[in-house]
Amino acid sequence: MTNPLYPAFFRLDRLQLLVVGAGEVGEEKLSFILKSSPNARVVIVAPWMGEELKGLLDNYDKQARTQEQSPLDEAGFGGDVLTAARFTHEAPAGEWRTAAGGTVIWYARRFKAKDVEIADLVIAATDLKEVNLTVHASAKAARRLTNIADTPSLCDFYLGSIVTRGPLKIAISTNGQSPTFAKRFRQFLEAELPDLETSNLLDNLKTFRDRLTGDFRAKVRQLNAVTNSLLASTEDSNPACRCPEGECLVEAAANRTASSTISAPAASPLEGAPDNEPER
Ligand SMILES: C[C@@]1(CC(=O)O)c2cc3[nH]c(cc4nc(cc5[nH]c(cc(n2)[C@H]1CCC(=O)O)[C@@](C)(CC(=O)O)[C@@H]5CCC(=O)O)C(CC(=O)O)=C4CCC(=O)O)c(CCC(=O)O)c3CC(=O)O
Ligand SMILES: NC(=O)C1=CN([C@@H]2O[C@H](COP(=O)(O)OP(=O)(O)OC[C@H]3O[C@@H](n4cnc5c(N)ncnc54)[C@H](O)[C@@H]3O)[C@@H](O)[C@H]2O)C=CC1
Repeated sequence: MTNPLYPAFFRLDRLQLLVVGAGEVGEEKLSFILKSSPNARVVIVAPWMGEELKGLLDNYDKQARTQEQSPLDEAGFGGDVLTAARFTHEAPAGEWRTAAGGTVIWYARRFKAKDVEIADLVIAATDLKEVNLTVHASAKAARRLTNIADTPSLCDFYLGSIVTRGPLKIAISTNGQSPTFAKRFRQFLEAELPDLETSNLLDNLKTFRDRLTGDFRAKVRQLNAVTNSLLASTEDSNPACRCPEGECLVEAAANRTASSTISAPAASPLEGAPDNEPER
């Protein structure tokens, strides 16, 4: 079977999401969306909302009220928070904020075709096939990107399992074949990638990258050289070697990169490094 899916990483603070349905599946989809993108702007349309989803949104809102609203750091976006879209002539049944600047607004009623107009991305997660099909027809007529949770063949995009480690974001899809495998593989990667060390490694690499001077090719060469050890450690198939001296792979790499970062002179830190072609 071929797998022509093309992954992309959306900025949900800049796009407006419409979720139709707020039961079990709506909760599952929104919990992962907000976990990964707590700055998302979401409108929900559903006659009723499940207690679990309400609880989740209440928790986000409570945090937003108790924590200082922190515009996210430079890589986490912040600053120009866009206003959440809403149906201006209707009173929402609920409205929640997140500490990261996200907004979720719920309208307690059935879906109407015009609802898709406020959205860039539309997710249909009701338990009624005919409603999901109506959402699909309306969204596609308006050329919105559409996910119909119970009908993969109608999806413009699939939601994936997501691993976040600081600036690193890994999205996993099985081309719709086994969401459970995607979930298990996420859990495997989460266990393999220690949060702090992975974040440190990437922060160190950014510092190193910011310090590089010279032309593009020279920068690529130096970055390839300093990250070479990451691959070198995985080349040995003996699992014991993936954790040299009791450290895990990423932890060891983070330490090595930290020392390179500190010792790297501004101009050419790795003279004599292999003159690799840029790896794209
Ligand atoms: C096509 C897709 C469309 C979409 O939803 O975007 C889709 C479709 C369907 N899922 C179904 C079932 C389940 N989905 C999950 C879980 C997840 N499903 C997710 C994504 C996707 N699910 C997209 C493809 C992703 C890919 O390419 O791999 C994840 C990754 C992301 C997310 O939901 O945010 C999230 C894991 C998040 C995590 O934990 O990390 C579980 C497991 C569980 O809940 O524990 C089950 C039950 C067990 C099972 O069936 O495997 C059914 C049958 C419904 C029925 O039988 O009635 C359909 C419809 C069909 O297949 O026809
Ligand atoms: N993609 C996935 O990951 C999965 C998909 N599914 C499929 O998703 C479907 C949804 O199931 P559940 O969430 O468990 O149902 P549910 O009964 O828990 O929730 C249904 C939701 O749809 C809303 N709804 C009903 N009519 C509506 C209308 N006219 N307009 C707007 N909202 C409306 C209800 O208010 C409720 O919020 C099922 O068909 C199931 O096969 C199930 C599991 C996983």
